Amino acid sequence: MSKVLITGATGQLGQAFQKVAGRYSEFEFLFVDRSTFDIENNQQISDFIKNNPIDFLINCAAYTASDKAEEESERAHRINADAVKQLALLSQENSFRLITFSSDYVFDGKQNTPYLENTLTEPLNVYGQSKVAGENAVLNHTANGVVLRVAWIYSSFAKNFVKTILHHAQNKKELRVVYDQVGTPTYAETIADTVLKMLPKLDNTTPEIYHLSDLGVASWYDLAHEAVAMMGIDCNIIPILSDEYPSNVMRPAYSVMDKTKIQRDFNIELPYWRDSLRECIDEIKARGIN
Ligand SMILES: NC(=O)C1=CN([C@@H]2O[C@H](COP(=O)(O)OP(=O)(O)OC[C@H]3O[C@@H](n4cnc5c(N)ncnc54)[C@H](OP(=O)(O)O)[C@@H]3O)[C@@H](O)[C@H]2O)C=CC1
Ligand SMILES: Cc1cn([C@H]2C[C@H](O)[C@@H](COP(=O)(O)OP(=O)(O)O[C@H]3O[C@@H](C)C(=O)[C@@H](O)[C@H]3O)O2)c(=O)[nH]c1=O
Repeated sequence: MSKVLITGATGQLGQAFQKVAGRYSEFEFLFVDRSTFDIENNQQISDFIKNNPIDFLINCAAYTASDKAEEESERAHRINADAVKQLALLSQENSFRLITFSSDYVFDGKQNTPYLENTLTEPLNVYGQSKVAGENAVLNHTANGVVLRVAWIYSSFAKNFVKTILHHAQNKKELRVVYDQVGTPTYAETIADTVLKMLPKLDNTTPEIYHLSDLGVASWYDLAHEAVAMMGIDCNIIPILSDEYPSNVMRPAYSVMDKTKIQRDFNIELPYWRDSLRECIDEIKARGIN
């Protein structure tokens, strides 16, 4: 049975993997968080791997505060680039396959057609720069590592845009949300499920980048509007321009990614973003917004 180690297990995506893991009895899972597997601690992770041989490492640990990254550039690079390089080297020494995540924020957003895996990356912000450096670590230091560029993740777990909006919407009559940034909202479970379906089919002999998100296109305004409506909350969502939303970070105006490569190589069907959102909202309704 293949052994799969999942890092950053208490984060949003890590929790989604924990949720779906039961559906994949062909794998033996090991979930670790910062307390036992701090990806910045080279000695700790090296010892851990020596004591726990694995076939796959799915790295969900990351620095994801895109706004704070502008002031914490070094920390963002340490976690998203240096630590990923260390995982890449470890994967070579110990013969496991590394799967790690990057972001649609590696692009500058100036295109108006979906980005391909080989489109030049031009990040607008520190977080995006740190993710490009992490991608390069996998491309340069592994024989067959996989980078999955994902986007706009939400779920019923941890902190994310959808939950932030629902929290605010409960207490306010109106919310102002940008409509001039468009991308693809993606349910964390889509990513977890797709990755676990991909694992047995991975036969790449060179490092690869794949784009993975739900299908369709939306602005943050559309996502907020739809989430509040599905939740049945009476709150007016007002469309605004990015200039009207106080923020220290530049974000791409258009970051839709082309998913043809992953769908073709793995024969995978991806859900439409509104269908996924409905699933997530049903779960939030059942469990409450926490
Ligand atoms: N969220 C999104 O919208 C998007 C995310 N991505 C990428 O997807 C991946 C998963 O993101 P997501 O789950 O949403 O992120 P979260 O911020 O929810 O989770 C990240 C996890 O990483 C952990 N972590 C941070 N530093 C370390 C460390 N040194 N050692 C071990 N664990 C650490 C955090 O733990 P702690 O809380 O203790 O710091 C946290 O549990 C990331 O690579 C991210 O860049 C890409 C596009 C969109
Ligand atoms: C909460 C809120 C946000 N916004 C805007 C700010 C921003 O432009 C957009 C999204 O807000 P967020 O704080 O979720 O933005 P951000 O943290 O930049 O989201 C990104 O996270 C990283 C980790 C990624 O990799 C990206 O794919 C993306 O999901 O919505 C509003 O206009 N009104 C609001 O009330």
